[in-house]
Amino acid sequence: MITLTNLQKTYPSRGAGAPVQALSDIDLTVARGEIFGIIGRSGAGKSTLLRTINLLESPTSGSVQVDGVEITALSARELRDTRHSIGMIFQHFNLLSSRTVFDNVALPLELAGVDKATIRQTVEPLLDLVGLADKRDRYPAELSGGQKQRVGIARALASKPKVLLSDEATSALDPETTTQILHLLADINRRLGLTIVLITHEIGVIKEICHKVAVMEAGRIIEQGPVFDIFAHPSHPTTRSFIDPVINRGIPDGLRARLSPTPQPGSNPVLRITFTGEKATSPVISAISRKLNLDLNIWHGQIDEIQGAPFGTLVVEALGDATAVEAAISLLHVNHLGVEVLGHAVPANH
Ligand SMILES: Nc1ncnc2c1ncn2[C@@H]1O[C@H](COP(=O)(O)OP(=O)(O)OP(=O)(O)O)[C@@H](O)[C@H]1O
Repeated sequence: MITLTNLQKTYPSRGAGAPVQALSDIDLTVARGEIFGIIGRSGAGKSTLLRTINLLESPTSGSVQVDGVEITALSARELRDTRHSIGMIFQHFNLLSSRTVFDNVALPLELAGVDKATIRQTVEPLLDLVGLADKRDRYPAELSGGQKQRVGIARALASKPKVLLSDEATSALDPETTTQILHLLADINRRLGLTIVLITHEIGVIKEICHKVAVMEAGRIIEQGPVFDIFAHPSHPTTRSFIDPVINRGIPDGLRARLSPTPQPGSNPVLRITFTGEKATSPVISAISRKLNLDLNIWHGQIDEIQGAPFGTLVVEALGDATAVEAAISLLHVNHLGVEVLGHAVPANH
């Protein structure tokens, strides 16, 4: 549905400042009906990237295809038409304070010259969809943040877009309202088959509703793929720093102090075992422990759920001779469990 190829964006220098390379070598494909999340810290280039998809920002070079159309090659008029098929929602909602809820949602249709009866037939079901039918004649000042974002979503859907771009749409909302808005977006994605591209700096947003994720840093995509795979096996340190707080792959500080990077007299290896999908619920680990007569002292464990699939992490100290530990590691691999040696546990009184 959306293909960005070799995209570059340089903002020209302001005054004496140097030009800013905001996007470098961006290649990204969003499939139809997918919720694709882009995460990165402030200044990573997320907004610039999102805004190239509807050409609010033109790339310095590279290609932007939406639904098979190269939009960088369109005339101003063709671009206006194409933009109707790309809705957008914003962090600060961007509602008109002098218009009621109904009239805010109706605005894009009025601007497109749609007749009143059709506007009514379009807007009313949308207000139902976002749960605001009873607020149709209220003004934005009378609404909560979550309700304002519902108006923003209904307005973005009014021109029946194929793609919805979400620019930090939940960043101004409290956690509970954030969850409600994310569930609404997921519901709209399912019901209407709408492709959604969202940017966020909150990993919880990615975990909650996205199918795919791209992680950005300094204008580049440093890692991308299905959310489950990236959460299960993050390969870049920045990705890990986003994921660790929500997946808690870590170990308690007191135990971390006992970890040495190299074996010490009397130390035991500490393994982080990750198991995904159906393996998360099968008793592979106890079977290996029995088979090899290897005691596993559990330091930390957690089972989480990402995109409806179980994902578990277990940190264990392996109390056995080196051969048994080696054999356990290969058996874990054979059983398609992730395993890494975090270090060597020095005895507590060492
Ligand atoms: N209009 C502009 N002119 C010059 N530089 C810009 C412009 N807009 C953005 N930048 C710069 O480009 C880089 C990427 O900015 P961008 O807003 O895309 O990042 P972001 O990841 O969305 O950040 P945030 O989360 O803070 O919005 C930053 O260094 C920013 O200062």
